[in-house]
Amino acid sequence: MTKESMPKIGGPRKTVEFQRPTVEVEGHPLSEGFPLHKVQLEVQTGSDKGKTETFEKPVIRLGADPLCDLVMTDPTVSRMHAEIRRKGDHFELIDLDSTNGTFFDGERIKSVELAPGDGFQVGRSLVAFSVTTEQIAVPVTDRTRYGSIIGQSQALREIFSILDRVAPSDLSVVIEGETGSGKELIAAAIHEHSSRASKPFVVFDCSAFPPTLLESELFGHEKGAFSGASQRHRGVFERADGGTIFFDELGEMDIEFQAKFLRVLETGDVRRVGGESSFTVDVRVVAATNRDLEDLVKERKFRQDLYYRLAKVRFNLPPLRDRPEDIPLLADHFLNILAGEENARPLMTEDALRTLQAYAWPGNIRQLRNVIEKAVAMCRGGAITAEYLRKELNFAGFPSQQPRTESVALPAEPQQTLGLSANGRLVTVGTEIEDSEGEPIAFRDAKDTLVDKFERIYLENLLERNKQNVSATARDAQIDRRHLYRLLKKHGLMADD
Ligand SMILES: Nc1ncnc2c1ncn2[C@@H]1O[C@H](COP(=O)(O)OP(=O)(O)OP(=O)(O)O)[C@@H](O)[C@H]1O
Repeated sequence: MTKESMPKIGGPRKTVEFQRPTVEVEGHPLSEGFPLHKVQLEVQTGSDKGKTETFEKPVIRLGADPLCDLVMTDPTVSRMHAEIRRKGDHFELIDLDSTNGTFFDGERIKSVELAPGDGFQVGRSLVAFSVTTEQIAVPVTDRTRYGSIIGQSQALREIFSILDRVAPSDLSVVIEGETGSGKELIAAAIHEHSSRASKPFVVFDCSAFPPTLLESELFGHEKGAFSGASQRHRGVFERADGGTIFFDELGEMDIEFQAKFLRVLETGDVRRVGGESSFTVDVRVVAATNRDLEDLVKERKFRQDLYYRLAKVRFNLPPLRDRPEDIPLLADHFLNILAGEENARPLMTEDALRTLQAYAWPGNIRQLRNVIEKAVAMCRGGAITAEYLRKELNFAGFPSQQPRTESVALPAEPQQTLGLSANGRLVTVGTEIEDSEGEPIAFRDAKDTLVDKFERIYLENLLERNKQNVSATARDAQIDRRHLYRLLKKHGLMADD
C-alpha cells in the first residue's frame, strides 16, 4: 500500500454532508408535512342527531355498545351494528349482522364501498361520512430506538417520527436501501406497532421464486391443480390474512405477474391456482428493494400503477457509511446481546470505535454485527482494539475492506482521489465535480459514479481471489448471494442467465 492510500484512522473527521433520507408520504416529501386522513361521522337524524366525531383509526365501529367508536343511543341500532374499514385508499361500510340493518342508497347492504360525502343509515339514524386531510408537521424525535431498531443519526430519528405516524395506519410502505441496512427490521417494527400485531407477519422474497411459481406461492393451489400438486397449499396471502406481508426484493417481481398481483391488492380477492372460487383476505403490504423503483418504472421493468398502489409511503434508508453517528449505539447493542454474560463482554477502545466509524461497511449493519460477533469471541473479556479491527477489516486485503480515508467525499478538496490497492495494483478513482462540458456534477451523480467504480473493482478483485467462485465471494464480501449475482450482472461480470 502506498503512503497516499494509507487510511488515516483516528485523525480528526471532517464533516461529511448530511444526507436526508428521502421520505415521501403519498407522493409528497415529508418536509411538506404528513397528510393525515381523518374520517368524520355526523349523525343527522334520530336520537343521536348532531353527534359528530373524527377518527384516525383503520376500523371504526358503530353501535350501542360502549366499546364502539361511535356509540349510539338510537334503540333501532344494534350493540355492534356496523363498521367502516379503511382499505388502502378505499373505505368499506360493513353491516355486522345487525337486527334492523344498514342501508345505502335505499337498499339494505352487507357491505358497500363508501366515498367521502356519502350518507348511510344504521337502524333509523342517518349518518354522513366525510374524510378530512390535514398536513401535519413531523418533528424529528429525540428517541434513539423504535422497537428493535437502534439509531441516533438525524436520518434514523426522522424515520422513527414518520414510523410513529405510519405504523398504526394501514398505508402500504416501500423501503429502499442497500443490503443489510435494516429494511426487514423496519417492516417488522411497522407490523408490531400496528393493530395487526397479533396477526401473522409473513416475509416473501420476490427474487427467490421463478415467475411460474409466484402465483401458487402467493395465492396457493388446490390439490391436483398441476402435476406435483399433491396437496392443497395455502398461499402467502391466505397465511397472512389479518396481518402484514413483507415483500423483499420487490423490484425483482416478474413484470408479467405484476398485473395479477395488483388486482389482488386492489380487491383483496384471492383465488388458489386450480380453485373454482375466490375468497377475501385483508393484508397490509410493506415492500423493500435495493433498486430504485422509480428508475425501474422509467425502464418499464416495474408497473407504474403497482408502484403508485404500493408506495403510499416511501423511505430511503441511508447506508451505514452515511450515518456513522449510529455506530456507537449499534456497537454497544451488539456487544450486549452477543457477549452473553457481562464479564465476557470485551471493552471497545475509543480508537476502535473511530475505526468502525471510518469504515465503508459494504454489508451495512449485518456486516457490523458479524464483525462484532467475531470480536466478542476473539477478544473475550479483554479489549477490542483498533489494531484488531484494522486487521479484521483488512483481512481480505481488498479496497472496500480498507477503512474509509478522509479523502472520500470531501467537498473542500474535490480533486482528491481514493487510492485503492488490491493485488498489488493501485487504482485511482477521481471524485470529479465537473463533467466534460465544465458543468457541475450533482453530488448524487458523482457519488453514484464513484460507488459504481468501487463496486466493480472490488468485485473483480474478490472474484479473482476466490478463483471466480461466487459462493466464496459472497461469503467474503458478507453479502447475500442473490445480491452478489445482481451486482455481477449490473457490472457485466456475469452472463444474464
Ligand atoms: N438500526 C438497527 N438496529 C439494530 N439492528 C439492526 C438495525 N438495522 C439492521 N439491524 C440488524 O442488521 C441485520 C440486517 O438487517 P435486515 O435484515 O433488516 O437488513 P435488510 O436491509 O432487510 O437486508 P437485505 O436487503 O439483505 O434483505 C439484522 O440482524 C438486523 O437485526
